[in-house]
Amino acid sequence: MIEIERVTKQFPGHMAVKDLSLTVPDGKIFGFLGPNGAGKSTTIKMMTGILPVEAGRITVNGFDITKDPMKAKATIGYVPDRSDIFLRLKGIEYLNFVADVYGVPTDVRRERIDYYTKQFSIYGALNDHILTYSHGMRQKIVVCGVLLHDPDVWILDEPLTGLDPKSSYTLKEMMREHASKGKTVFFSTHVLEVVEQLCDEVAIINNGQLDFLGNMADMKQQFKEDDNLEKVFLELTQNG
Ligand SMILES: Nc1ncnc2c1ncn2[C@@H]1O[C@H](COP(=O)(O)OP(=O)(O)OP(=O)(O)O)[C@@H](O)[C@H]1O
Repeated sequence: MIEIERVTKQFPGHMAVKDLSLTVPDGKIFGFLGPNGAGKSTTIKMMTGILPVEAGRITVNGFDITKDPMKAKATIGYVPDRSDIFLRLKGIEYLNFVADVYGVPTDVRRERIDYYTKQFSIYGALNDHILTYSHGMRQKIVVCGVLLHDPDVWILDEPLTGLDPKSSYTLKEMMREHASKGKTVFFSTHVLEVVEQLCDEVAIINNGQLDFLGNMADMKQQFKEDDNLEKVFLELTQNG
């Protein structure tokens, strides 16, 4: 479970997140939807401890990300929106590095690396440098790295962007399976269709503020009734 309580983020001259509160329950796929620049990545960076929480409080599985960052982070698997990391490493070196950081035993890591890289069709590229990978392949190696230590809480920033249809399907199935085990799956997107396909619950953020929180049926109803949300809906469908 993730609890965000009255969180605000002010950049010089710009308020990116304003007094945001929401609870991400276990056992559900939770979509964080909003147009470009809405504040999704900024919120996620605070949830994962990359940006400091200056006002408000965030807890992940009961651990305060500010006061207890190591315990909170140990439960998180985070896929950032950009996957241009460790470009000089080979795919296998990157995965072994991640496994070392999280203390994944050798036999378990070997089995998981084989399994996940085959699922995402990058097994054959593990001995190539990440620099030579396409955007989609970089995204996939990061996802494999996240899955290696079997984290309870998945926080995925635009995880499907750049994935081919088969890998996108595979990741969506994995998200469903993880949620069905009673674990936490939180992901951001600016594509309304993805949320409609996948989510049990959705939060809509716009201009740094929460515009909607609820299930899919409620969301569709509110789009019809609320002028402000209707504008967000139009923006999302145009961008999608
Ligand atoms: N380091 C920063 N300094 C100043 N402003 C920033 C910084 N990072 C983000 N912003 C601004 O904060 C706002 C929210 O950005 P954020 O990246 O959180 O949006 P987003 O919803 O993830 O958008 P996208 O879908 O385009 O990734 C934007 O107006 C952005 O320009």
